[in-house]
Amino acid sequence: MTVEVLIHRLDPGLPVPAYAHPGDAGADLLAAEDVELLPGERAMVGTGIAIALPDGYAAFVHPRSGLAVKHGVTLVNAPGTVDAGYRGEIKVTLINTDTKEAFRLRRGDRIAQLVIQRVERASFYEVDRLPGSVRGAGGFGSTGR
Ligand SMILES: O=c1ccn([C@H]2C[C@H](O)[C@@H](COP(=O)(O)OP(=O)(O)OP(=O)(O)O)O2)c(=O)[nH]1
Ligand SMILES: [Mg+2]
Repeated sequence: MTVEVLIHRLDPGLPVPAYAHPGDAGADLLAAEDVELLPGERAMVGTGIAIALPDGYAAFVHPRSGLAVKHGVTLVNAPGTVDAGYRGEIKVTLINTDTKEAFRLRRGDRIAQLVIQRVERASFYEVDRLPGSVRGAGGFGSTGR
């Protein structure tokens, strides 16, 4: 099942995002600029694209596991949420968690991946007391390690 997403290239010198393999959930997002991330540094990196999603969908910017494992480079806000009504440039909030090595990325490098998903919107009904549950208020490690 595919959903049609309108895409506008703010930077026509870069290809549109693509799925690397059939069945991939994420289409790779490219860096529109050269950036050097010093150890511990973060940066908001442009992708050169803007999209229009149908109502009822959102796009989520996820890290690439290869960058995370090999270089300690991930997203500050993983996953980033792109709202259906957002028409600006999709940006990627990279952070270099490595304590020693700088990370250099070049324009055109694949820096993150965009996952398109259906999303529900809720109607919030305020009540004085919530229905009971087995978990109750236990969380944050309440089940042990
Ligand atoms: O990784 C991201 C996260 C967000 N956005 C864009 C699309 C999204 O629709 C908009 C707002 O994102 P969000 O709601 O997460 O940020 P906010 O801090 O709540 O800003 P706002 O007050 O504009 O909603 O920023 C990106 O391009 N990349
Ligand atoms: Mg917001």
